[in-house]
Amino acid sequence: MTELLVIDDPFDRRLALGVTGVLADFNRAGVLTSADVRIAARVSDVVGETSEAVRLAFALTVRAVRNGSTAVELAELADELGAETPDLPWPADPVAWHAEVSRSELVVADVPALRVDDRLVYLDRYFELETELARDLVDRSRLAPPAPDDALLAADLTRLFPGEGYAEQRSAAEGAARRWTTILTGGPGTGKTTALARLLAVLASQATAAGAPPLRVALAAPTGKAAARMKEAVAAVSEAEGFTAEERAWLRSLEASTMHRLLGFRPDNSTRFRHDRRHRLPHDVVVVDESSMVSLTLMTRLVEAVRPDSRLLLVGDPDQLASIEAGTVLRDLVGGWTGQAASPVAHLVSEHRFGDEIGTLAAAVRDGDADRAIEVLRAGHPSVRLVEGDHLADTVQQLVLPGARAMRAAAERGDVEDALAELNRHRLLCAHREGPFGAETWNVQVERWLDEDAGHTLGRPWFAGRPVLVTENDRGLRLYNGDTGITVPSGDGLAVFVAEEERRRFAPSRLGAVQTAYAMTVHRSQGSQFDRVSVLLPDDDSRLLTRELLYTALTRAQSSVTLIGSEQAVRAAIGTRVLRASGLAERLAAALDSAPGAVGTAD
Ligand SMILES: Nc1ncnc2c1ncn2[C@@H]1O[C@H](COP(=O)(O)OP(=O)(O)OP(=O)(O)O)[C@@H](O)[C@H]1O
Repeated sequence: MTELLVIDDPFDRRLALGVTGVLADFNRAGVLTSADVRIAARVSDVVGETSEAVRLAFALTVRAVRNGSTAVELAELADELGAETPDLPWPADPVAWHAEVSRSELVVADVPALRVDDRLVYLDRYFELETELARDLVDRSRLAPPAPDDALLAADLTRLFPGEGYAEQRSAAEGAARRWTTILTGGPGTGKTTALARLLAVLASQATAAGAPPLRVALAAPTGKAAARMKEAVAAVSEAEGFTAEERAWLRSLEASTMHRLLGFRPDNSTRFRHDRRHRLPHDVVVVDESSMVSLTLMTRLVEAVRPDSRLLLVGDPDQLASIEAGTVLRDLVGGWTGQAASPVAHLVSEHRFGDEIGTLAAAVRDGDADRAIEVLRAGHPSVRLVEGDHLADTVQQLVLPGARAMRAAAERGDVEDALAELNRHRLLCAHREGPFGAETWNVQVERWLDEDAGHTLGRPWFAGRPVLVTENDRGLRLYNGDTGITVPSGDGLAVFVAEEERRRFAPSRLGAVQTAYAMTVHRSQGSQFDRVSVLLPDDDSRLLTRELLYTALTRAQSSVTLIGSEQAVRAAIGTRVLRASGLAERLAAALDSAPGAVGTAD
C-alpha cells in the first residue's frame, strides 16, 4: 500500500503555491508533498531543467527518501502508484522516462543533484553513501585475514561452545575469529548475544596469547536502551559455565554506548562525526547490536571509522523493521553477500527458548504464514493471545492500568527501583502515534484513569508516577532517544530518574523532548524488550500495518504478548511487506564480483 495524502482544501499548506503543471497535479493528488515539489522545482530551475518528466522524477526521488528508500525505481513506481492514481499524467513509457532522466543536466553536471544506474534514480548523497559503504566493506574483505593461533582457537571454542548444543554458534564464532568483518544474524532467542559474549572471550584469549595489550572492545547500539541491554546481556552470559574468572570480570567491565556517542558528536555537523576515515576508532573490536535499526548514513559513517585491522561485528535480525531514516542496510548486506564464496554472514536459526510460543508466532509472521499465526494465537497458550471485539478501552484498561497504578504507588513512596522495574514489566505498543489506535491517545487515556483513581486531575504533564520516554538525543544532558525514566516526588516538587546505564536524576523542566511511556509506537520500541507486551493493531486498511511491524512488536516480548485487534488485521499485517527501494545489495554484489583478488576466508 502506498502513502497518499488526502488534500481537499485549496488552501491546504501541503500544497506548493506557485507551482504549476505536472508537479502541481501530483501535489494536489497527495502523491507529493509541497516540500518534495519545491525542492525539485528549485534545483531544476538552477540547472535550467525544464522537462516536466525529469522534474517529476526528481520530486518522486525526494519522496522516496522521505518514505525510507534510498532511491526510486521509476518503472516500478509508475506501475504500482500509477495503478492507484490512474488520472495522473504519468509518463507513458517508463524506460524512456528513466533514459531521459539519465541524460538530464541534473545527472550529467559536474556536481550532479541526481545519480542513476540501470534501474534506480538517487539523490546524489544516497548514491555516494551506498557506494562508499559497499567499497569499504569490500576493501575489508580483500585484506589478508587475521591469523589466529589455531590450537588455542580450537581449545577455546571447545571450552566456550561445548557440545552439540553450541555447534551452530561455535561455527559462527570460528568464522568470526578468522575474519575482519562478521554479520551475525538470527531471530529472537537464537543465541546471538550468547555467541557474541563467548566470541569476545575467544578473541581476548587470542590477544593475551599473542602478548598483545588487552583487547579494546566497543559495544555500540543505535539507541541508549539497546546499548544498556547489550551490556547487561553480555554480563549475564559471562555468569554461565566455561568462562575463567578473569574473562567474567573483563566481560562485566565492558561498557556499551550509542553509536553516536562512540563515533563522537560534532557540533558543526549532524551527519559527520569526530571519528571518521582520518581519525579512526582506537578499538580492536567494534560490535553493533540491533543493526537492523541502523540507517544507511550511520552505517556508512561507522564502517569508515573502523580500522581495517579491527574486527567489525554487526549483530541483528534482518526481519525486523528497518531504520526510521532511509535504508534497509542489514537486509541489503545479507542480500548482497548471498551466494558469495567468502560471505561474512553467519545466520543462527536454532531457537534456544524452548517451549516459546512467542518464537513460534514470530516465525509464522516472519515466514508469511498467516494460518499458522492464527492457529498459534487461538491455541489457548497463556503467553500468546488475540483479544478481539469492540471493547477496546476495557481491554486496554485491563492490560495497562494495573501497571500504571503500581508505578504511581511506587513513585509516591519514593521507591524508584520498584517503579522502574514496573515500567519494564509491560508496554502497550501501537502502530500509530496519533488517532484512535495511537500511542498518544492511549497515554492520555491512562492518565485520565489515574485521575479517576485520585478523584482529581493529576498535574499535567508532570505527576508522580509518570513514566517518560526520551524522544531526541540531548548531548548536553547525555540523554538519548529511547531512554526511559520515572517521575517521583522530591522535596516540594518532582524529579525524574532516568534508568539507562546509571541512575540519574533530572528536574522535569530540564527535559525537553520526552513523552509519556505507558504506550509507545512499535518504531520507538525497537531495541527494547519488556516482560509483557500488548500490541494494539489498527484497522486492517492502515498503511502502517505490515509484517515487519508485527514481527518487531511481537519480538519485544519476553514472557507474553497480547494482540488487540481482529483476525483480519493480523492477516493484513502478515500479507503486507515494507517495500523500500535500495541499490546497496546490488552495489555490494557488483563490487565483490569485480574484486576477484578477495582473500576473505571461505566458510
Ligand atoms: N547453545 C545454547 N544452548 C542452550 N541455551 C542457549 C544457547 N544459546 C543461547 N541460549 C539461551 O537462549 C536464550 C536466548 O539467547 P540470547 O539472548 O543469546 O539470544 P538472542 O539471539 O541474543 O536473543 P534476542 O535477540 O531475543 O535478545 C538465553 O536464555 C540463552 O541463555
